[in-house]
Amino acid sequence: MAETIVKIENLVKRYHELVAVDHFNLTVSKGEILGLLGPNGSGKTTTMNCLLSLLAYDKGSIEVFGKPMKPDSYDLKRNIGVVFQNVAVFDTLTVQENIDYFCGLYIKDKKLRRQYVAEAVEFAGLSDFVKFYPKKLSGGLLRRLNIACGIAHKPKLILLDEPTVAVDPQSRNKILQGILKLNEEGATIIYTSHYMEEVEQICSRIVIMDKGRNLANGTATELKQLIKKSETLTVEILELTDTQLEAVRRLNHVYDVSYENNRLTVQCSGGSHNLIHLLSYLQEENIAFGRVYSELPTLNDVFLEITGSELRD
Ligand SMILES: Nc1ncnc2c1ncn2[C@@H]1O[C@H](COP(=O)(O)OP(=O)(O)OP(=O)(O)O)[C@@H](O)[C@H]1O
Repeated sequence: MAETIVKIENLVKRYHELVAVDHFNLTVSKGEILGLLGPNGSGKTTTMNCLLSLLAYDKGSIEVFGKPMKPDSYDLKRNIGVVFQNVAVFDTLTVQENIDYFCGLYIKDKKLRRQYVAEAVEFAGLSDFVKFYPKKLSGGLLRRLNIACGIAHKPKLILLDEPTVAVDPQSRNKILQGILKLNEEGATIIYTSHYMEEVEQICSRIVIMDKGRNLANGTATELKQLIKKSETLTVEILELTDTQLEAVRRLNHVYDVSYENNRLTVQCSGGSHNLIHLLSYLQEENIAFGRVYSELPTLNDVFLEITGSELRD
């Protein structure tokens, strides 16, 4: 079994009356890209800050690399890279100087540091901007600088807290590809986000978080299998009688139907070839139809079914 890199047990963090993290459990194994997916305010940042021992918590235990994590656990912290939600770089230092500064907190050997800084510049696609001051960088480049500062010292565990919020698509892709590359090179990654598409794209396992709790955990496919909905079929039809709609409702694996604005929507649970069965019925009944499409459930559907509310903002 893979080595356990992070173990959070029964974590509780209160801000006065508000329980921001509520008996939260999380285990992350070596080599994983763990996605912590939850809407704004679900407790992701608070959990990360507790994990780093930057915040005192009310209850629970946290181990990193098999050892208890404490505020002065510098031996553990030097193997952790952190990219916070808010960009934290020095305005008076250039891109190169910023990366060198953060790398220098951990890497004292000058030659090695020069190499690591050069690799981080290359990694973040900042080669054309090394002499720029942060104020001259676009939002996307600034985020990439923030990431380069967090990872230059080649940490074994990297925490990224919503690193793509408000970045352009090009920088977003660059960031996501970069995270995959860091993982390929051996880093274990915890990635918090409220963008389900991103989490699905890069994470090997996903934890769904809401109101400070760990609600579900698995690969995207496993999470989607937890819910009733397996497929939504949509067919454009000019005319459909109530009797025909009832017949569609009675097809195998169908659990909900609606017909509005010339659009038949059919929710299916399990089964295979649901679309073929539906189209065969329409053909038998000589019902003319237009555009047809089938959609698989999204992580938003999973979130909706588990919590009763939407994941999207
Ligand atoms: N310093 C604080 N004092 C009081 N309440 C706080 C504090 N920090 C966070 N909270 C509250 O704790 C809850 C969890 O916040 P947290 O920032 O951890 O969530 P999040 O999932 O990271 O959301 P976001 O993506 O918006 O940062 C929210 O209700 C938030 O308002």
